[in-house]
Amino acid sequence: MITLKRLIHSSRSVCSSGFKVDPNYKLKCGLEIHTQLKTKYKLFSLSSSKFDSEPNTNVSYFDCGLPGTLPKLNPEALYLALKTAVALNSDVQSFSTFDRKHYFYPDQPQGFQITQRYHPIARNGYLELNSKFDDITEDSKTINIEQIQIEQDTGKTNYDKYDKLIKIDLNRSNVPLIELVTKPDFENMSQIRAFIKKYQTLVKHLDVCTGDLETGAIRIDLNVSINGGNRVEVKNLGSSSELASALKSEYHRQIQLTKENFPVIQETRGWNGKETVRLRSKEDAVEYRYVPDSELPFINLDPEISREIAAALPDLPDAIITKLISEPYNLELKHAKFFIANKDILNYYYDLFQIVVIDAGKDHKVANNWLVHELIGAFSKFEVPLDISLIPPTKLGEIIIMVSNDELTTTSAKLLLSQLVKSPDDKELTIQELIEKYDVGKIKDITENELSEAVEEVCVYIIANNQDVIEKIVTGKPKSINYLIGLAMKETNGKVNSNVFESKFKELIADYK
Ligand SMILES: Nc1ncnc2c1ncn2[C@@H]1O[C@H](COP(=O)(O)OP(=O)(O)OP(=O)(O)O)[C@@H](O)[C@H]1O
Ligand SMILES: [Mg+2]
Ligand SMILES: [Mg+2]
Repeated sequence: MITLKRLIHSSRSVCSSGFKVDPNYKLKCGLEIHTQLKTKYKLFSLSSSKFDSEPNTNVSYFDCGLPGTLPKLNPEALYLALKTAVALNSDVQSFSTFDRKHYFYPDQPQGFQITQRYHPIARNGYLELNSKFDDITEDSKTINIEQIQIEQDTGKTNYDKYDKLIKIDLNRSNVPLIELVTKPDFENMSQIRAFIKKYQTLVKHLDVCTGDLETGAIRIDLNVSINGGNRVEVKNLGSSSELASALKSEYHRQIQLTKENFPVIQETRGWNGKETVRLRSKEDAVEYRYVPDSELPFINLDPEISREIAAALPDLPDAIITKLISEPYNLELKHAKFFIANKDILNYYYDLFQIVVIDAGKDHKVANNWLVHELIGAFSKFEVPLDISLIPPTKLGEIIIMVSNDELTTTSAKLLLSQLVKSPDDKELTIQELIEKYDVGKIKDITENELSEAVEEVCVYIIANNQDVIEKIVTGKPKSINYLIGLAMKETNGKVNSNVFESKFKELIADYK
C-alpha cells in the first residue's frame, strides 16, 4: 500500500538510496539478470512450469535427471526469449547452441545445467534510459547488452529449521530462464535501479515474465569494480533494496581496501543482510567443464523471424507513455508511468476513457481524476489491496457521468466508492441499487421550498450543537465553516450539494454578528 501511494502520489528522488559515488573512486557495474519465462511447460519437458504448486508435483523424469530421458526444446520458451531479445534491440543469432555447465548440487539432479555458453540466442542489444521516463540524473544513458542466453532453472533447496532437514523441491527444475548479461556500463545506483525497473516493466508488458523480484521470477547478480580494478560478483540479490545495500557495501569495501593499499581480488561474494561476504575466489573458481549438449539440435533461425517478431511486438512502454501524456488522454507523466507498470489498470483506464470521454463526451480530467485520486486513492485510504475488478469501468463510468450530470453529488459518489472498496459483497449490486442501499441519491420530487426548509433545519441543529465553532467563525476564523459543512454533508449522506449548505450557514451565522 505504501508503495502504491508513493508511486502515484509522489515522484521519488533519484538519490533516495542515500548512495553517492565518490568522484575519486569511479564505479563500474554490470548485471546478470535471470528471468523466468512464463511458459505453460518447462524448457525441455512437458511438465508444468506453474509457480506455486505443492512441492515435487510438477516433475517429469527428465526434470529429475533420470538416465535415458531426452530433452526437447519448448518452442514457446524460444519465442518468449526472441520477443525479449528483439524488444531489447539485440541481434538475434541465426545459429545458436546449447552447452552443459557441470556442477553438483542436490537441486541440480542432472549434474549439469543446460545453458548457452558459446553461441547464445542473441547478442549486442541495448536499452536506452532517458530522464524523461526513467529516474536517472543524466539526460540519457545507454546500457549495452552483451548477450541473452536461454537456460534451465535449478530446483530449490529448502532448509527446514524446525525439523533440521534439507528438503529438495524439483518443481522449478528445468523451468525456462533467460540470462541477460549487460556490458559494465552502469556508473551509479540510479542507473541500475532505473534499468531494472524498465526491464521489469518491459517483460511484464511483453507478457514473457511476471516481472517480480520478490518471488524469484527475476534474480540478479551484480558485478562491481572501482577505478578499472578487478570485478567482484555479488550473487543472488532478491530485491531492489538488497541490491542497493549490497552495492553500497561492496563499493565501500573496495574503496577501503584500495585506501589501505590492498588489492581487490576477483571473486564471487554473497549478501548476508549486512555486508557482502566471500563465497569463492577466482583461484577456487568452479571448473564447469562446459561441453556442447549432444542431445539437443542446433537452433537455426531464418533472419526473417526476428523481423516478423519485431513487426508483431506491441507498442513498447515509452511509446505508450508518450501517447498517454498527449492528446486526447493528457495524463500526468507520473500517472502514465504508474499505469504502464500495472497493465490491468492501463486497460481499465482505456475502457473508462472510452465510456466517459469518448462516448459520453465528458472532460478527460474527470476520468483521470476519478480513477487516480478517487478510486485508486480509496484503496490506499482504506488499506485494501488494490483490486480494481471490484468496480468495473462501466460502474465507475456511470458514477462519474451521474456526478457530471448533477444527478449525484461528489460526496455521495465518493461515499459509494468507499463502500465498494470496503465491502466486496456489494460488487453484484447495480449503481441504482447501491444508491438506494446507502441512501445517497440526490433528493428529488420535493419542491425548492421543502428542500430549503430541510436544509435550514439541519443547519440550525448543527449550529446549536457547535457553538464553539460559531464563536471561532465570528471572531475571525471564517474557514471553520468548512467543518460545519462537513457535518451537514455527513448528516445528509451527501445528498445535497455543499454550496447549498455553505450559503445557508453563512446566512444563519450572519445573524450572530
Ligand atoms: N570491470 C568490470 N567491472 C564490473 N563489472 C564487470 C566488469 N567486467 C565485466 N563485468 C560484468 O561482469 C558480468 C560478467 O557476466 P558473465 O555472465 O559474462 O560471466 P560470469 O559471471 O563469469 O559467468 P556466470 O554466468 O557463470 O556467473 C557482466 O555483467 C559484465 O558486465
Ligand atoms: Mg553469467
Ligand atoms: Mg556471473
